[in-house]
Amino acid sequence: MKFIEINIINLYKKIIKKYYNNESFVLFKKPYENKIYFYSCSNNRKIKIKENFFLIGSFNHKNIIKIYTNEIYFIDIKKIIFSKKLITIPSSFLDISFSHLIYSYEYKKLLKKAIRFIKNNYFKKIVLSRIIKIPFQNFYLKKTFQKLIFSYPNSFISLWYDFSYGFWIGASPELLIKCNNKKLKTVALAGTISTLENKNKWTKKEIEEHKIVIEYITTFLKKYYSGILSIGKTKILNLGTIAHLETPINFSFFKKPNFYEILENIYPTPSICGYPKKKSLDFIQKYEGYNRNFYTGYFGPVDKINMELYLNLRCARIKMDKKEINLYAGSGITIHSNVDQEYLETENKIKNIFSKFIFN
Ligand SMILES: C=C(O[C@H]1C=CC=C(C(=O)O)[C@@H]1O)C(=O)O
Repeated sequence: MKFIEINIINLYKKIIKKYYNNESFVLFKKPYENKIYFYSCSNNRKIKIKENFFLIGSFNHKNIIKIYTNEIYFIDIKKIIFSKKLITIPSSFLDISFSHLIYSYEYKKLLKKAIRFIKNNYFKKIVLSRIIKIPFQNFYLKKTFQKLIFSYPNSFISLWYDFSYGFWIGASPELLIKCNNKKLKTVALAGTISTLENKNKWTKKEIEEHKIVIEYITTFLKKYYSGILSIGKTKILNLGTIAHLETPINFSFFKKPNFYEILENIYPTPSICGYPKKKSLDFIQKYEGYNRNFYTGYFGPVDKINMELYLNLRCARIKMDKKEINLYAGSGITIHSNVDQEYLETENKIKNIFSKFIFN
């Protein structure tokens, strides 16, 4: 596979060409790296290198997109001169006004119902979510992408387009799996606080919901695979106005596993679905009341020996034709949850990403 460095002007030319040809593409930057990669499909080319692609899966597993690429282009972000204006522009969110975060009576009712189910021992944890639709006049995808890169160096920044599903943009803090040969890396990421209100005040609730994810992942690995498990120290991941608990988990397999089989079985984890899996998934499908689509799905680059997938969180779907942005956020509900606080958590997560979106 060829890696080709290009400059930003040529990259934008390529993107525009792809878009007008209705061809899929993705731009992404991995956490803590300085490169933006560009994968794109070509409708014309008959020979596709089947081993290199960007995989995108929806939450319900029904929609799978593979962006096969014959060349991988990249740009070095150290060579991009970000405009000062972009960095210092105050949050567009302030202009858009809080009125868009419509009070959702229905969502609070759903949270209450989930807590009732937990109290009746139906499940231990469930991650519920909601969608917010915001109309726009002028939305700047390019500047927003750059702003996300600049604002969240510890996240997986992505912008992808597919003719059937439109544009999706986001800054996800959560690695699902990174597999290479006999090694697997993952994280348990769950438990959120607002850094504006509670400076490092982690309660029983966040610690509990985080523990459920660690237990789920480690039990899964030990049950199905032989190898050496190592659980790292729990850290705090800061993302602007919110912070999460994050625990790295590594596994060395004695025998090279099938990565697709791992994906199939580990997903969806209790950081986006719940525990036990089947019961929480059924509840989501029955009561959440909207289609999550690619939100809480997974995505990332795959080749012959590597699979590096992230969960699609802190993301938005941009409907260019309708001039509407769909934003998504959820939170983990446990026995210790408080309805108003869970509601506020989804609001904070939405504000956190939306505040980086650039309009007029
Ligand atoms: C489901 C989301 O977050 C998950 C990932 C990290 C922390 C979470 C939490 O604290 O609830 C969620 O499990 C979301 O951001 O929409």
